[in-house]
Amino acid sequence: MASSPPTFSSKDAVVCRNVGKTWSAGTSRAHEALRGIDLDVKPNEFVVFLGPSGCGKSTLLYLIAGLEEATGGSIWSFSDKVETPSPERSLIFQETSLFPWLTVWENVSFGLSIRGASRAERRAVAEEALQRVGLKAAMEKRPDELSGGMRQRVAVARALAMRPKVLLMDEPFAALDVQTRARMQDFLLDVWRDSGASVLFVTHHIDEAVALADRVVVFTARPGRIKTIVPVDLPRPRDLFSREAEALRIELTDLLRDEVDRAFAEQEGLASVA
Ligand SMILES: Nc1ncnc2c1ncn2[C@@H]1O[C@H](COP(=O)(O)OP(=O)(O)OP(=O)(O)O)[C@@H](O)[C@H]1O
Repeated sequence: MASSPPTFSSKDAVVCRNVGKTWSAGTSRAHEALRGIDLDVKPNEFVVFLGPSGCGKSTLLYLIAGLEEATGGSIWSFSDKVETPSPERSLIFQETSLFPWLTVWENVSFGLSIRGASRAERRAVAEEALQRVGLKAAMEKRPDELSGGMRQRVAVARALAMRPKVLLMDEPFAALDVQTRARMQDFLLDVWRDSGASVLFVTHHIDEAVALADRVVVFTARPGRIKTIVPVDLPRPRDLFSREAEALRIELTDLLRDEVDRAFAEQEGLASVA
């Protein structure tokens, strides 16, 4: 679908207008996860979602991916209304699910086989994607021969093989140790620059937001609303020990503190009712 409302540029990678999501599961009470989300993401922008646990960050990614349907408002991507998943919007999770019986390159090119590409085409695309994540030498290996960090790089290569315009990343490095996570952040910044894609990245870690973001979207406690959007004016490559980086960490910590307290209070209330 190519129609676009006049309120935003058709070049915007993602546009959310008054987006809400209320979960209703069976007979249990309706559960409002997100309310009134307005967000515009530019092509090749790196946007980080930061907020307390349960504020709807993952939910918003799934809505933008087209895996779940918003119950209010609408979402657009490059002037297409988001209604279903699209290879233009790839989602990467915390725990990579690679097929253990396929080689690395077969995993990377799996989405292309669904599109009907030949084996030779798939192999060529996988080789290029693996080259970009520095894992060409591991093409013929099986996933269980790789470390956790390498498996996440394969997941990124698999996403890149579909040539997405938007990469949606849900705490992709949360399961990795601190040193590997720092390496993966540098790696992701290189891939992001080369690919031209926009990245929407969910994290709990303020340090990760400071390292990666062009803008940080700070969410309120549930129902998640956008509390504020903080532009990050630090030059790249970033000196994460600079006074400016430290000032940003303090600003983000202050913004989050009340929301984390509210989220805790709510979770304690729910626990005492249960
Ligand atoms: N499939 C679902 N069905 C019902 N409720 C859901 C579903 N997925 C999420 N929720 C609820 O929606 C709210 C937001 O969840 P979500 O996972 O999006 O938050 P989050 O900010 O990503 O949390 P975290 O940081 O802990 O991962 C939570 O209260 C959660 O229980």
